[in-house]
Amino acid sequence: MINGNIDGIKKTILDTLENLIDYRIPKDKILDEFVVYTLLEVTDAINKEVLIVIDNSNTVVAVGVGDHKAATFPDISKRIKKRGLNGLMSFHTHPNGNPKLSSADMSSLLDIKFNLIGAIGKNSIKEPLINLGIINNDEGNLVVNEYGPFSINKLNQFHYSELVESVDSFLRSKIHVDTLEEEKAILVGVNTKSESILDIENSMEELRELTYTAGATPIDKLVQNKERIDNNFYIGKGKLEELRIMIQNNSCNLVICNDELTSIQLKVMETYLNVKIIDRTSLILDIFAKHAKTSEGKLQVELAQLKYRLPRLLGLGKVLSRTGGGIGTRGPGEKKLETDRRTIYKEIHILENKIKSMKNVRQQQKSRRIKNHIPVVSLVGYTNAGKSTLFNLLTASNVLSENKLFATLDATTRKFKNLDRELLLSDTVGFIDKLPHDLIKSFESTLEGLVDSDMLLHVIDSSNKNFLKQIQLVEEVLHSLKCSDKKIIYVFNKIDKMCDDFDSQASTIRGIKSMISAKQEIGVQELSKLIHKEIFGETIIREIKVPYFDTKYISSLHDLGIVLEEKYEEDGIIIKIQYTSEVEYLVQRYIQ
Ligand SMILES: Nc1nc2c(ncn2[C@@H]2O[C@H](COP(=O)(O)OP(=O)(O)OP(=O)(O)O)[C@@H](O)[C@H]2O)c(=O)[nH]1
Ligand SMILES: [Mg+2]
Repeated sequence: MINGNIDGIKKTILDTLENLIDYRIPKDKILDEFVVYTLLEVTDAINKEVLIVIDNSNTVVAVGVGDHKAATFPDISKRIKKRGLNGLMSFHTHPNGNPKLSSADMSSLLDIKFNLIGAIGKNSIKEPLINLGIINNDEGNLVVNEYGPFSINKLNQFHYSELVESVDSFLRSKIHVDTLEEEKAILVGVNTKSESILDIENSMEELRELTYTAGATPIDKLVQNKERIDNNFYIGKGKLEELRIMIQNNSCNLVICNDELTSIQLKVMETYLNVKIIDRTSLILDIFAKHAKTSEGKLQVELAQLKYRLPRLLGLGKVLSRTGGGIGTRGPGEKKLETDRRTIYKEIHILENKIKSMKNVRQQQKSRRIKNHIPVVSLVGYTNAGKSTLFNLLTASNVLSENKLFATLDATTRKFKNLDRELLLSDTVGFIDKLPHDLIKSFESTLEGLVDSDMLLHVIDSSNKNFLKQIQLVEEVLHSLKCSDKKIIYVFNKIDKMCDDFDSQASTIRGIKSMISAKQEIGVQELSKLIHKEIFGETIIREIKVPYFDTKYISSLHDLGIVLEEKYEEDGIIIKIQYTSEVEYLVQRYIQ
């Protein structure tokens, strides 16, 4: 795939570029003639910058048209490391022929942390000339040193590895990395005493967790008590001034608001504070963008992001586009987020169609499953409750489980044996307070699996003192997904570190309960039995006597897998069977 805007470029040219992907440059060279001349030839033809990215095995891993912005490089952004250089080299052409690095080149080198960056131009007799940029540690400050211009031969004799290694080890020392890329945030909330489930203190605490999960550092917080959220100033004009001073005193570059903001609120705050403003929704979307793994999950997040952006294009202002990175700018797969209204409408339409066709595929899988009669059990619960940990334990698989919010975004379903009976277990996205409505809608197609579940395991984090409120919220979401009448087991997880007051709080929950620690593997056997009992009914053990002539019946008991013992007597076989009420009608025949 060629990155960037390729509209209007002839197919033959695109093919030439495409050809470069996976091309391996000889080990002892930085660049070879084939690559350089191909890039120059294409540049001449289209009069635009053309660029390639080369990995540490000297293979061309990406090709693009246009500038270097990380966001246009789906495959590259994944490789950007939190520390150190990313092990990649990038070269691009300058259509004007001058190989001198531009300030944009230098800033993308610093942003993306390539091992080195090179600009390819030409001299007066059309021979290639190449300049290199390498990050240098100048007494703690990162600067770009420029080398060249080189001919291809001279370039390949240039010893750069020591320069690169020295800056790489410097970058790995944490303090400097932090000052380079840290997003320092002030968290802002309004205490409206409204019907929100979590009180303001817990809600702000959750916002702090979300901020960490998104990769920024919460520095301080500011809460305004107010009857209603201010339509223009969110926290009110006076408080905004207080916030401005707080930002200055702490050298922060980000404000994260605890509610979803309107376009006007975003714009007013940004204009007034001149830092990036992120609201709770876009923070969650950002985390979702980072965590979506399956193609359907990615499409759903992208759709939700576009729907979020559409009414806010005015508000998502200068600072966001100026910063060109960090929270609020990431798309799933690091696709550049659109800013043009018409394109967004088009994209939304395309995405909705794609998701619909995936839904059809799932529908077919579902009907196959129904034919096979395998019961489906789904894990639901607040984010971080331990659903994936339990999923892994029950199915002995390895789904990402992390002490981060929204580690799981895509519903994962696995077949597993629960006490000798096959079941399908689904792990799902965690819920959270003020989960944006559009987001639930976007995830409906993944979550609609819940409606088809035979039973839900509502996993609860017993170590969280707010677990009752979390239960309440999960039940509200289940209700909105039309799942509240499902059979539910309340699985109180993390009993190895249950919060104070757990017993009295948990006793207020009515229903089938199970106490476990998925991490310490406590109570899991009992849970398996409970699942079995709730799905298949109580297990009954009986002895029946079947006459010898009814061999067909005997073999059908074996087929059901319920025979424990057989004793042969004169007038028949005494068979000890273990069965659940769902097959009662089949074993009725010889029960006295
Ligand atoms: N102490 C303790 N920690 C647990 C237990 N079960 C899970 N955890 C931890 O809780 C954190 C969250 O676990 P996950 O399984 O990722 O939670 P989840 O519900 O899947 O979270 P999302 O996918 O984000 O919704 C991880 O750090 C787990 O190790 C437990 O029984 N006891
Ligand atoms: Mg999970």
